[in-house]
Parts: sequence; structure tokens; C-alpha cells
Amino acid sequence: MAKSPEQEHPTKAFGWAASDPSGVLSPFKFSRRATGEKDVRFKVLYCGICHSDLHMLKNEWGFSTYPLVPGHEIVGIVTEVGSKVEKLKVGDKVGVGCLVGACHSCDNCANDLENYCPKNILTYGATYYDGTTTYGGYSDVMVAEERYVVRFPENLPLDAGAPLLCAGITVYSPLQHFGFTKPGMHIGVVGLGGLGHVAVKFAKAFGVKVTVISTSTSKKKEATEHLGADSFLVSRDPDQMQAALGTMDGIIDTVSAVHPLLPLIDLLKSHGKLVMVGAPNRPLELPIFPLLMGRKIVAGSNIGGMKETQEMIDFAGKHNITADVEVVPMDYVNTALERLEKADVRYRFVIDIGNTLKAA
Ligand SMILES: NC(=O)c1ccc[n+]([C@@H]2O[C@H](COP(=O)([O-])OP(=O)(O)OC[C@H]3O[C@@H](n4cnc5c(N)ncnc54)[C@H](O)[C@@H]3O)[C@@H](O)[C@H]2O)c1
Ligand SMILES: [Zn+2]
Repeated sequence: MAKSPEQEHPTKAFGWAASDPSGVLSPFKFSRRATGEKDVRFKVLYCGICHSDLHMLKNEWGFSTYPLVPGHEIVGIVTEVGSKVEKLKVGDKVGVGCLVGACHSCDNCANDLENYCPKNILTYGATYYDGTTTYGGYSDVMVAEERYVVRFPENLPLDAGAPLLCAGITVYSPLQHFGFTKPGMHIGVVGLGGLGHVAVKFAKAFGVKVTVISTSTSKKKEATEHLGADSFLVSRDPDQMQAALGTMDGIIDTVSAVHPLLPLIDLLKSHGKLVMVGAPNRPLELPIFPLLMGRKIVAGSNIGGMKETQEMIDFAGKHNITADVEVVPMDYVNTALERLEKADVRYRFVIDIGNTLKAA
């Protein structure tokens, strides 16, 4: 008979898990593996709440397994390293994002793109090499192979830096890959949530012009005065949208729900690129004619490889880029998820695991 989550491994661990697609979390005892020779063990101090956690908790993508301990914006302090660990030592500040494994023999892995390895292993709700289930960062301790652990820049605060592990790399990678970093470019960011607000900060650090595209004016002041966006476009205002037609080189779309793409495609110049990073649970309608008429591209992008994740966080350290966070106690997590569903967060919830996760 399969072992229970509590018996699979030698080390006791404690976190919060959902037991079914209601997605409601409650305290949960499980176990972590012993620190292998290439592994890094760390005490979790903070973990961000990504909208993907919400999709997964509610099984909106159809591949969730329960019990599910979410969390893939995990930061903490190293407490033990295996004998073959080379770049990290006890006491270091580290982070783990969405990935904890991959095949390491395919073309994607050879090109530092573990994020596109067909056999990559997600930080939670996946099956690890040894057949056990992976559990995420809404928990007291984490063990991961060194390849999947990033060194956290000394100058960045751990709480506001945690969201970089997913939100940060998810927007940094397409900005780089699709060439949205060249000065003089005009980039749109759709959806000013966890991913979107960090996209504005990275794009500004690259020196491009940034327009936030939002359904309402409610975030205009913050976007332009606080986050540094150059302009703000209300997608429900036909006059504003008309005036902005054909003005953008690229758009990063972070929207978590089904929404129309035509108005966004129309904002692109010829050869412009609309890059989807938001992951709605149902297909979107893709109008073809407006693509043909300007040789435009619609693309997708999924987090980033480990080499690029380290590059991203080092870049963030250099430019002092962090997320704007609401730090909340562990027992607030269900309320935080309800608020996230209503986009009622400025702009990322981060759970204070170190101070508020109390073993039952
Ligand atoms: N591609 C990847 O690698 C990757 C990584 C992380 C997250 N994601 C996905 O990105 C999406 C966003 O994640 P997040 O954590 O930033 O979420 P979030 O909830 O913080 O932000 C989503 C934003 O979309 C806006 N929005 C929601 N419905 C909308 C609609 N119908 N029209 C316009 N705007 C709408 C919300 O107001 C909010 O500002 C999620 O689907 C998440 O799963 C993808
Ligand atoms: Zn995420």
C-alpha cells in the first residue's frame, strides 16, 4: 500500500493543504526527504501567493491532485547542504520557484530551458523522481536539488522579493526573449496584478516605454505615479483605445480569465507581438484577419529556466526591483485567496511563514 504523506520521508514537515477542489486550506502534516548529496534544505520564511495557486487549488486546469500544498514563490535560509552542493552553504538566503526537476537530457534542458522540458517536475502537485508527491512552500521546510535553488541577492528583502521567483521570471523571460528590452520600444502590460505590476517594473528598468492596459481607471494613479508606467489605457474606453491603435511593439498579457484578444492585437504595430503569460482555464478566441493584416504574432511563455531565473533575480537586486506586497499570517491564507480571486490585492500576498506557521 502507498505510504501516507506523513510516512513517505524521514523528516517531519508541516504546512497547509487543500484536500479537494473547494481549495480551502487547512493545517497538514507531511514529510520531506533527507538532504541528498546534491540537495539544499532550507527553513521557509516567506511564500508568495500566485494566481496559479488559486487555479491549482480549484483544479481549474484539470491536473490537480490532493492533498495539495501550494506555493512556488519560496524563500528562506539554508540549514543543510549535501556533500556535492557547490554554490550554496548553511546560512545563505535562497529561493525556489515553480520547478524542482527535469530530465536533464533533452534539448530544452541542454539549453538551460528546464521550463520547457516535457518531463519537468513542478514544485507542488507533481510526482518527483522517486515517485513521491511534491509539496510547495506553504510549509515550514523545503528540500530541493541545488540546480533548482537560486541565490537571493543580499540587498533584496525576502518578503517583497519572494514573488520574483514566479511572477518576476514569468515576465522577465518574455521581455528578454521577444526583444522587448530595446530602448525606444513601446510595451503594453495587460492585467495589473502580481505578474503585471512586476512586468511594469522590469520593463521600466530596461528603459522602454510602458503602457498599462486595464479594464478600469481605478489603478491609474498607482500605475503611473508609483509603478512608473508612462501611460494608462482603459480598455473599456473606445476613444482611448482608438487613439492607441497600432502604437505598441509588444504586449505582455497577464490576465487570468477569458478575455477578448482583438482589442489587444489592434493596439500592436505591424510585426508587433502579443505574448500570453496569463493562463485562463478555457481557450480564448483568436481572430486571424487582424494578424494577417500586420504580420503580427501571438505567442506564449512559461516561467523561465534556472539560469535565467538566477539572472533575473540578480538583475532585480541590481535595480532594486521587488514586488509590492501585503504580508499576511498563515491563518489568513483562505481569506487572501478569496480576495485574490476578486483582484483585491495590491499587488501580491506573501505569507509570513517563518513567524506565523505554527505546528499543530
Ligand atoms: N505563464 C506562466 O509561466 C505563468 C506564471 C505565473 C502565473 N501565470 C498565470 O498568470 C495569470 C496571472 O497571475 P497573477 O498571479 O498575476 O494573477 P493576479 O490575480 O494577481 O492578476 C491577474 C490580473 O488580471 C486581471 N483580470 C482578471 N480578469 C480579467 C478580465 N476578464 N479582463 C481584464 N483583466 C482581468 C485582474 O484584475 C488582475 O489584475 C494567472 O492565470 C496565472 O496562473 C502564468
Ligand atoms: Zn506562479
